[in-house]
Amino acid sequence: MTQQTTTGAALELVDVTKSYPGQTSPAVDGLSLSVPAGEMVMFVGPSGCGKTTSLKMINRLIEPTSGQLLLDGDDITTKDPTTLRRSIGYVIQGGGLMPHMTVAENVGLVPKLLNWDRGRIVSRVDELLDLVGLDPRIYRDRHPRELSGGQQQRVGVARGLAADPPVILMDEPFGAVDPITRQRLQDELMSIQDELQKTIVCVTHDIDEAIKLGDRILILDEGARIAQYDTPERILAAPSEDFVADFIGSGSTLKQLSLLRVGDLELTEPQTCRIGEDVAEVTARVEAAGESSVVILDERDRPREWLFLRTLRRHAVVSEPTTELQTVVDHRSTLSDALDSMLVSSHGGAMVTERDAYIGVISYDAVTEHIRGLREEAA
Ligand SMILES: Nc1ncnc2c1ncn2[C@@H]1O[C@H](COP(=O)(O)OP(=O)(O)OP(=O)(O)O)[C@@H](O)[C@H]1O
Repeated sequence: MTQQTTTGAALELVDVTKSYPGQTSPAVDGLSLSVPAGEMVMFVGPSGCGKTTSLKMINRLIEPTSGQLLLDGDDITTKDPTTLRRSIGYVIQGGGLMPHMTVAENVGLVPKLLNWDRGRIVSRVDELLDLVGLDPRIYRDRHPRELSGGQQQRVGVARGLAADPPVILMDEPFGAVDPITRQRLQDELMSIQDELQKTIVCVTHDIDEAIKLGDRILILDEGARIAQYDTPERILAAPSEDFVADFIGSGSTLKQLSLLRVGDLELTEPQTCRIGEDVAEVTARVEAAGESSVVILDERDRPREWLFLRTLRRHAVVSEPTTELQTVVDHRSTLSDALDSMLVSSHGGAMVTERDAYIGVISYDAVTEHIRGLREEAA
């Protein structure tokens, strides 16, 4: 069960302006915005529109020229910037880790600055590494160069969460990793957010990422003018102006697939079998059910392979699969990500898991059927 306690704080920007020296017009011109506690807001907009400047003014990495910032009603514009930055998590592209520090030292950086005692830091670091899917026993003493890009990014997320800040700022957090890792990191962030309900402000250049992750999306134009600030559903269904429609681009039906989860569709349940079972018995069972393929599960109910009977019959007993698993999606994955996985499947579908355990398969047909429904609705 996920707990539903909001640990985030409400954030308010009131008429915030930033003029850089020598600029003819402000980079951010009077931005006012309310972010409700526990929501994830995605900042998108064309290059140079002021996304990063707006984000960095929230933790005063950039000092606003004028305007106010309120955190749960408290004016933070007058607070000591160093203290403020310790109470706001910050996650950047690539993780931004200190290369000479171990993973544990990187994650424990802010708690150490806050003078937490050693024991508390150690247990917090392990807890966070677990949360971001890195086994602390394996990773805590490694250095960043001994990690993959995706792992470094996970450590960056853990570091942002370390001191349990109410607000977390993210600047293109998954911009530096390959598409598959990116999808996985996004899914992980969503499940962490389900649990922690932080207030997250995230800059991205990827509208699909914004649709997938955001409770709300802020679409900015030049000078950080708000073109639209709304839920992804409403932005897709009713772009407020041509600029927004152009920015979302074509294919908004397909983009809606980023809003739906695999678990929202009905799954089918082909026959399953276990490693070590007698192939003749399995074949008889599958054929009796009128099917031609079977899902192989391991002793912990994890799906290991989805095989056609003709392939299964090459052995007398169901053997340990040798191929790397490609077509598994979590029930909370978006339909759009699931479609990506299905494209590499010869079964026209993907195996679905919940907490790593197999719960059924989603078929390509079910997704296309759903798209047809969305199109009819739109028409
Ligand atoms: N330190 C600076 N000095 C002067 N001008 C700056 C500075 N930083 C940013 N700018 C200008 O302010 C405007 C907004 O920049 P900002 O980085 O906030 O945009 P952005 O929307 O995040 O862009 P991108 O998507 O390309 O990262 C741009 O015109 C940029 O050239």
